[in-house]
Amino acid sequence: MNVILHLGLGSFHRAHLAVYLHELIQSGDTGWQLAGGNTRPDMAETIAALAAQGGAYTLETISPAGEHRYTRITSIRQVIPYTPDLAGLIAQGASSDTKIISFTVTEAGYYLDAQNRLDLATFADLRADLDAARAGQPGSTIYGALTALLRARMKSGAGPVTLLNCDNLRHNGDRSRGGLLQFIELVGDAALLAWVQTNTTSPNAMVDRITPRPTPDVRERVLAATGVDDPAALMGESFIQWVIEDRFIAGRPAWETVGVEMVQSVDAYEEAKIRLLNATHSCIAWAGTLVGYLYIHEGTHDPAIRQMAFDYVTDDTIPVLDTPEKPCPLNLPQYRDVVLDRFGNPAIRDTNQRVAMDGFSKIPGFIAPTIRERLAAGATIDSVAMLPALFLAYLQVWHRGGIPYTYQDQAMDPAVAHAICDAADPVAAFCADAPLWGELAGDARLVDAVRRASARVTAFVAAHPGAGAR
Ligand SMILES: NC(=O)c1ccc[n+]([C@@H]2O[C@H](COP(=O)([O-])OP(=O)(O)OC[C@H]3O[C@@H](n4cnc5c(N)ncnc54)[C@H](O)[C@@H]3O)[C@@H](O)[C@H]2O)c1
Ligand SMILES: OC[C@@H](O)C(O)[C@H](O)CO
Repeated sequence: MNVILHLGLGSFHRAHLAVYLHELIQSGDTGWQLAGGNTRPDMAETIAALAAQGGAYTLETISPAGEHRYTRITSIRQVIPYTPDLAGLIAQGASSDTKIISFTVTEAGYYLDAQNRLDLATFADLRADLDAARAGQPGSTIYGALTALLRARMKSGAGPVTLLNCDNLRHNGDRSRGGLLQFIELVGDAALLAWVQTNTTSPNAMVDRITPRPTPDVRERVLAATGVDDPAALMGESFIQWVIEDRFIAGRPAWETVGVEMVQSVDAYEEAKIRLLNATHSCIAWAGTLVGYLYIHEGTHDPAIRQMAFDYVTDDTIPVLDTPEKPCPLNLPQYRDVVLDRFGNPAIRDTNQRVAMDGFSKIPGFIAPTIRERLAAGATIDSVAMLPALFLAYLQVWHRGGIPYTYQDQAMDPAVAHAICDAADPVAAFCADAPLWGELAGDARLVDAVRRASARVTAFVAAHPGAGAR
């Protein structure tokens, strides 16, 4: 039996990779199965519920037309409980059955700066993992965990393995591989470094399916529809897409038979996804929160917010992704319209809280590249500048304690964020922040555009009925 070991048993993995593998198994191709667990002690209740159900759970999907479907997903055959020494994950990673180690640890879980270097100065958990790895111990970050797993695998002689990143990260395979190799180099384990370089591959992949955080009513609907009371039930949109570069060093499931697109280069797909979907999603979440909406579909149906999202994509993003020198193979206007339709599906009830999170990773990852490329082309950035201006306004509300939910941001240093908001000129302080902007930090063209956009954001908030109360 071939095993895919997945690190990060969050909602998305269970609505995406696990579903494609489930479909393959259902089609009669039973050569692969999943094992998985978390590298941190979170989601304890869900993990325990999954373990109690032998890894099975019910997925509810909802189409734009409102059609509900319920599927018992059974491709996860082993749920590995969290222990600080990661013993279960390491044992599975060192097994010759394991041919792929996949992971979803969020955009903020890679700790890379604008130059793709590990940002040790900012992230204490990365420094702690480095110390642990030097002492031969595993850690909780993806790098600390993979180093421990791959060290054990090298020793066990279990052979090559593919490292498959399933997070929304540009060049996700290449960049997480770069981070891992730097990490092992800093640990000073030359033998492991050489082994990983020769015995692993890291395909880039674009992943897509909106998967909200499961709420209690999902479990209730699943019970009503199937008769099964499933504490690990979850919900996602009916849309699903996965595009992967076909570079698997130790074999792979025949995923192409269940709709996965295996390609040479994922570049065009990931740029479209990150800029037209993820950045636009954040825009709608930040803007919606500012005027009192809780859900993504509410902001998507608000004409002013929809227009901001539409203009960002149309004016500033499509022109840098589809140029005469490098025509985009995808129909980007159509992609934009499909994305806005998906966001507008009221049955999904995806929260602004989930999508607004991690702005300090999403500005550099999803938004700054468009600003950089527009400026390099001598073009205006007024439409894209609305996104950082919305995030700054959002941050100012957070600073005053006015966000109606907990704002989660792994890459944010709260002291830095409060200082930006307290500055005499918050726009200048925000645009000078190097982790957000890299070499663009302090650029006068950025500051001017965000200042103009901030005035438009103020007018947008003021124009919304009831906004003054927030
Ligand atoms: N939910 C979606 O709609 C969706 C769609 C496409 C891609 N994704 C990708 O999947 C990621 C996870 O989304 P989710 O909905 O499963 O979230 P989730 O909160 O359900 O799960 C997050 C997972 O990441 C792990 N994790 C978080 N921070 C970590 C860190 N610093 N180091 C190690 N592990 C860490 C957690 O243990 C957990 O397993 C997203 O950030 C995104 O990159 C999500
Ligand atoms: O933009 C937020 C993401 O989690 C999004 O839901 C996902 O990337 C859709 O595939």
